[in-house]
Amino acid sequence: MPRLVVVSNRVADPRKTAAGGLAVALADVLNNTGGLWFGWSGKIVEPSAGGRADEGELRTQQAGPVKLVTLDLSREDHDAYYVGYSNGVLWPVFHYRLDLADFDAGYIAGYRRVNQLFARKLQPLLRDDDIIWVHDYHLIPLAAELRALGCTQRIGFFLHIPLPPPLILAAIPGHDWLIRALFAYDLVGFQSEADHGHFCRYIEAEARAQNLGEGRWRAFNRTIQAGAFPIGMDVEEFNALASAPDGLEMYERMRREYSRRKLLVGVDRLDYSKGLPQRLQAFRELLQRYPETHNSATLVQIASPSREDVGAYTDILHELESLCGSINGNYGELEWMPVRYIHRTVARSRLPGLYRASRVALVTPLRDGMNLVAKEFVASQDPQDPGVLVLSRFAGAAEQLKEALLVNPYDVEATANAIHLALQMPVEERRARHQALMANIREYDVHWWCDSFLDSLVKAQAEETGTPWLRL
Ligand SMILES: O=P(O)(O)OC[C@H]1O[C@H](O[C@H]2O[C@H](CO)[C@@H](O)[C@H](O)[C@H]2O)[C@H](O)[C@@H](O)[C@@H]1O
Ligand SMILES: O=c1ccn([C@@H]2O[C@H](COP(=O)(O)OP(=O)(O)O)[C@@H](O)[C@H]2O)c(=O)[nH]1
Repeated sequence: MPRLVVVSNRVADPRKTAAGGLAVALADVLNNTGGLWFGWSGKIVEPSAGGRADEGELRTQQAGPVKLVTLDLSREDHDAYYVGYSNGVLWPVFHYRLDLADFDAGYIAGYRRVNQLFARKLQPLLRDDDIIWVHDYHLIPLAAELRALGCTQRIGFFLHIPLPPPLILAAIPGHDWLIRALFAYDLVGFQSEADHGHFCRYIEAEARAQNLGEGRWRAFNRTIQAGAFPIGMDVEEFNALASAPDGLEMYERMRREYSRRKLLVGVDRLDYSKGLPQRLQAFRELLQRYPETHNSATLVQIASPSREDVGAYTDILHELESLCGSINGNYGELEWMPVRYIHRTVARSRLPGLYRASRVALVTPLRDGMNLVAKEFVASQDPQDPGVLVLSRFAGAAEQLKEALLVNPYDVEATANAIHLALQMPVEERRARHQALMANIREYDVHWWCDSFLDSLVKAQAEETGTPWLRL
């Protein structure tokens, strides 16, 4: 059996819980398959007086069936690769936010340097028959760097975030270099058919790629396979969390506390892509339009701290604090606060109880690769008395979860009306929608995601095996 080698910027101990869908999903996958997980340790090393930082030293740890191998980054590399290029250029542009992109020409060198460092450190650890699965926008050129070092293993890439239409992508200086780097992989996977469609249009128009049919493309002297592989959740693992003491305790506590009120819930990293200000505006509109919601609806919004060293994230924090304050100030009463805003990461073990006690989940990103919270909320519900998912049509999850109440998060009034509909929805309709959603979540779970991606990767035959990769 070939060994699975997963490479991602963020690495988490699969025996512990983490915030962020990528770490959660990969931990689920690797707990099942075993293998090696390689990435950044999350630590930054400062240079010693006058010298260079001691980056790149590998740390190895066995975590159940998974060998974790991580390396530290120097401050300079971290700032250019993670804060600068990954989260200051690629993240905003891929989420359609050209206005927030910081096209500082210096970032790309750090991005390349760290990808080269990853390749140099990983290559000696590899076996000839390994299957290598690289994740996300931080590591787009990794396969090209590995190929340049002579690696001939099968390498797949999965993009966890959206891929925008060609003309938005083309705004990135060096976009052609970036997309060319994807041709060093054997398989390139996206979250949705929409993202996959954007990729096909881009490579046809900008790279003159030849469409060989059945998802195969030829350009830059290479043949690759591309397709949509929507990520799923581990339903069984989540159910086990729900019935563990932490999960049950949370459920009972929330039910007791909100026995007289309907609970609405939002769980997100504090990220401008998640549409949090628009969501709070919609909630304020609900209170304004439907006075019967006063004293009877409470929104618990968890916003877990994220990427606080990127400027745009500080702005959103202030905007959100001020919105919550003004809603509570204007509508709150001595015995009722409309919004409970929690700027902290809540342990994953407590989320199923919180979801189950809630009548409505607000998952209203302006853009999102997938959004696993939407799936987790549905999976946590009591099938006899389930809550309602209000879901942005711009989340990858909306391609699959069609029985949710789909909204345009930019349309604050329509979103407020949808929330009202959700609060009023009769139990028969809630059950029917939940049943259909649950069938989809079960069928396309994290095991389906992993198996279908890896099956396609194994089948993706690089036609011209042995052709040298032309350096970037
Ligand atoms: O690692 P961070 O910078 O702290 O950020 C956390 C993760 O955020 C993004 O998650 C995405 O992946 C999810 C699972 O596929 C998906 O549901 C969600 O829509 C995406 O936003 C990011 O892509 C990861 O690399 C980060 O680790
Ligand atoms: O306080 C929090 C916030 C989020 N999460 C988890 O982090 C993941 C978020 O993934 P999602 O795909 O929704 O968005 P991302 O943060 O990856 O963009 C989900 O599994 C959540 O359960 C968590 O455990 N605690």
